[in-house]
Amino acid sequence: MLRTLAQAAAAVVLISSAYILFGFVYRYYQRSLKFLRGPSRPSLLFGNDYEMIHQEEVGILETNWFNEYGTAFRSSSCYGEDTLMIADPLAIQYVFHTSGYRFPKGRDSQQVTKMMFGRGIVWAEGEVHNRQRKALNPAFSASQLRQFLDLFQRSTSRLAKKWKEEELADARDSGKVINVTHWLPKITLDVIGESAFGYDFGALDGRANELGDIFKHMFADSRLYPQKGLMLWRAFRRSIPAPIGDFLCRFPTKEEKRFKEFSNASKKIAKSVFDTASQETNGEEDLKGRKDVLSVLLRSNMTADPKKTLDEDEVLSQMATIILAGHETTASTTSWILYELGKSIKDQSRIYEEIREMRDRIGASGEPTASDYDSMPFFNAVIKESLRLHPIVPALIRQAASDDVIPLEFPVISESKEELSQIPVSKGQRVLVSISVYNRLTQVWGKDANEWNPERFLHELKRDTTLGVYANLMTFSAGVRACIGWRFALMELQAILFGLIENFEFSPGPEGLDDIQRVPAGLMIPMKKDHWMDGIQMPLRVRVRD
Ligand code: HEM
Repeated sequence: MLRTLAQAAAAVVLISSAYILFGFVYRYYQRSLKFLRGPSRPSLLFGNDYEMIHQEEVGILETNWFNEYGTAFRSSSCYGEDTLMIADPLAIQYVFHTSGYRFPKGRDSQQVTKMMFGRGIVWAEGEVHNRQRKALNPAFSASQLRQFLDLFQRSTSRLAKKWKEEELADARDSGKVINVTHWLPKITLDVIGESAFGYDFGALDGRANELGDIFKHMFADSRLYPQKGLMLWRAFRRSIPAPIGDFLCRFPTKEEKRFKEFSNASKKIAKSVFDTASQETNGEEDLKGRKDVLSVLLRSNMTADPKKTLDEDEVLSQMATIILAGHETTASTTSWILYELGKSIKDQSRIYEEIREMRDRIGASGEPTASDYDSMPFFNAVIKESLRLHPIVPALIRQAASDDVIPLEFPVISESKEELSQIPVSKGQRVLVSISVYNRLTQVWGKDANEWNPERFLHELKRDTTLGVYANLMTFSAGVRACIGWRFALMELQAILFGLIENFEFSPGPEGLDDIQRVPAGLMIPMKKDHWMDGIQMPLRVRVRD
């Protein structure tokens, strides 16, 4: 028996090695992007992947390459595979808007998202994605979201009260350094729980919850600076036939077990919420006119219409997805807004002036409406500029579903010194879309694209190519699978920012903010240089306004 097992194991190792070697040689000679320029590969096995994934801050290396080779170039990935890197507006528009589902997500992204969320909207492709998105869309309409404004405002007031009573009780005048990333995910988690599912996580009140513990350091523990073996394993898994690669995902690595833990814990909560709601609902009639996330999911689960139905596993997967996508993202973005305002006291005062004017208009006990927020020009310019400079999803990977030709707005020079205004790609070609580089392209945003300058959003910028769902940014992605929650996020950002700046002044602590880094851990997370073990960090001096 043991001998048979050993023989089987040896056969698996032998076949895998032969497969890798064959793939390696085949890919090297069949490289489809040979005609494009790009950085030399420092390692035959890892290509440029290792240096890219292990860089200290998001996007530094890519930015240098984009500066050298233009807005589209070739880089090398593990096992000799070529990746097309793009930040060109027309190319991005083509891949995300024009092509619909012709550039699905990379296999590795899909494998990881399935581990985290199951068969939900982030994982699904094509027809399945279309059906799931149609089911969820009504819960994210502008009119539906306006109903949550009061919740966003109440939650911000609770946070402000906590800071005043707990953190700043003895330091009202001098202020105190607070790690804002400790608090912000608590408020956004409570908000997403209540708004989407009528569920109280009690995070702000410090109630112990399994999810809070899992979230803590989840991305840093599982995605930050993977070991070489893990990188090779992931690249191998994505390059073998899908059924085998997907089967291998049943044996997650140590790092991926964190994702599984999240998936199990969030689906456990989702199941209890969903079961209770199902028992309390008497058929579809009961849900008429209700468009909150839980109601639309219940309705999709009950309907017999095959174009709209979601099975129970799909429903629980959407709930797990929305819990994570709906809170960590907004919390991180808020911390980057406060970081920028902490560095620019002048801009903070300018926002505060706008807030005071609004307060004078609505009265001491009033709360701004959605259009009140939208009517504050500099306030919104600050949000846009933060989203531009700090896209928390810094890159997206896509794969051509068929042979295709990607057009370019800014032609690039090929290896043979020809000017190229389009790039032919073969089926299966990996395409990395650098959001962080596009958002800072000088051709699009002007010479000061790398600088903090909210003013740029106060003037109408003329563009040849429009992109994305908001402010011509790629931060919420674009096209058929752009962020479904972007309006929700925006309104929540507005309410939190208004409430916090009205009550507090933010500035750098004694150690300054120069050590805060934009660490590449799947999501772009703020950490302190040489203190990564402390997890996500954004320490700011917070002082109660007089
Ligand atoms: C500042 C906050 C946010 C940012 C920057 C952001 C960014 C993004 C990006 C870049 C994607 C595309 C991911 C991909 O294609 O792999 C995405 C997708 C998604 N986001 Fe957001 N997001 C934010 C807030 C939210 C919120 C508040 C929710 C829910 C309440 C949400 C729910 C989703 C969902 C469900 C998807 C998948 C959409 C699909 O594939 O059709 N996001 N988001």
